[in-house]
Amino acid sequence: MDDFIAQLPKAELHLHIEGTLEPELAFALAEKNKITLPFKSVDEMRAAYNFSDLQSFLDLYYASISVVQTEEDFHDLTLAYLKKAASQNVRHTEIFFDPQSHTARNIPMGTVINGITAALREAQSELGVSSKLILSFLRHLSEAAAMETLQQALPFRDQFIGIGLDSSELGHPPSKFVNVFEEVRRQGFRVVCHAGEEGPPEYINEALDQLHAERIDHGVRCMEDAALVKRLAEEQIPLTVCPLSNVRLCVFKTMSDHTIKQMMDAGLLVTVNSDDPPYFGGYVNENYQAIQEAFGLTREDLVQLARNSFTAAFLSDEEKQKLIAELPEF
Ligand code: HPA
Ligand SMILES: [Zn+2]
Repeated sequence: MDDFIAQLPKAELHLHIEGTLEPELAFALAEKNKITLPFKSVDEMRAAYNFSDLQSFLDLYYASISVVQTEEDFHDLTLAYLKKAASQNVRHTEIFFDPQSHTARNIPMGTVINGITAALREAQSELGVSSKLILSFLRHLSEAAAMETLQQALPFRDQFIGIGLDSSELGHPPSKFVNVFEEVRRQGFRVVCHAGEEGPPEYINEALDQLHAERIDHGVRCMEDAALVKRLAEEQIPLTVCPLSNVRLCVFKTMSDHTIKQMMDAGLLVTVNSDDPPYFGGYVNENYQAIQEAFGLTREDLVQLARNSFTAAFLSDEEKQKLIAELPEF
């Protein structure tokens, strides 16, 4: 089955570029930029990837990204992920970036966006991986800070297609950002939102009703609200689920406790993604493998998940159909 998963064409729709920093690259950049990491070695850094909840991960994620500083660093970080994605037969990827974690360190918006998009263009021409970029606001910061970030990003508006919301979910509901997302939509960007990872089903409803999110990132806690499940199924709202992330951040105790199979059986438009791969122990194929083993998924199930990943992408119907046509038939 691992070979079948490996050769399956797929899209990855929930991936934080800052969360793709492998310890080896972190140490190389730390040395180049003369920054001291709070770890003595790559092994010691990897051993620290032991989390009790979302916040315990975010603390390390924000601290580690301090080594990424120049446009070239952002390019190298992004290209390293895209090479890995290409090796796993990812044909299309939609990548989040967190500009506020960089502008807070006095790194200009242009350095971040130009570095990332240079790598995206390279991957399109040299690796055959297409991609879109999605700016994410940090929800633990204020709505005014999100609005300022949007203004700083507008000169680069041709380089990203959508806007999302990530970081500490509990206590920071989507409703906190109603005004800025109104402006986001007025400016013509696509809207996504992390909701129902640690937060309650109500946050998913808020993301849909108040922010007009077109996709929900994670969304696993929808299963606690039957009316919401019915709505998500009827409206075929895509959910970008990240199984290894959910287990490593203790949303579910073990993979067998994950509700992804129940979500699929409920007719939800579920996709499989890696979120922050080195931190959570696997890229997209390892996520497919983990749920295949836990739930005995069939080849047909796996093809359905890959098909969903193309259906849920921000691509034209024609582009989607072309990718879907590459899937094995049943
Ligand atoms: O899964 C996540 N949830 C919230 N914020 C994040 N920032 C990186 N990954 C995540
Ligand atoms: Zn995420």
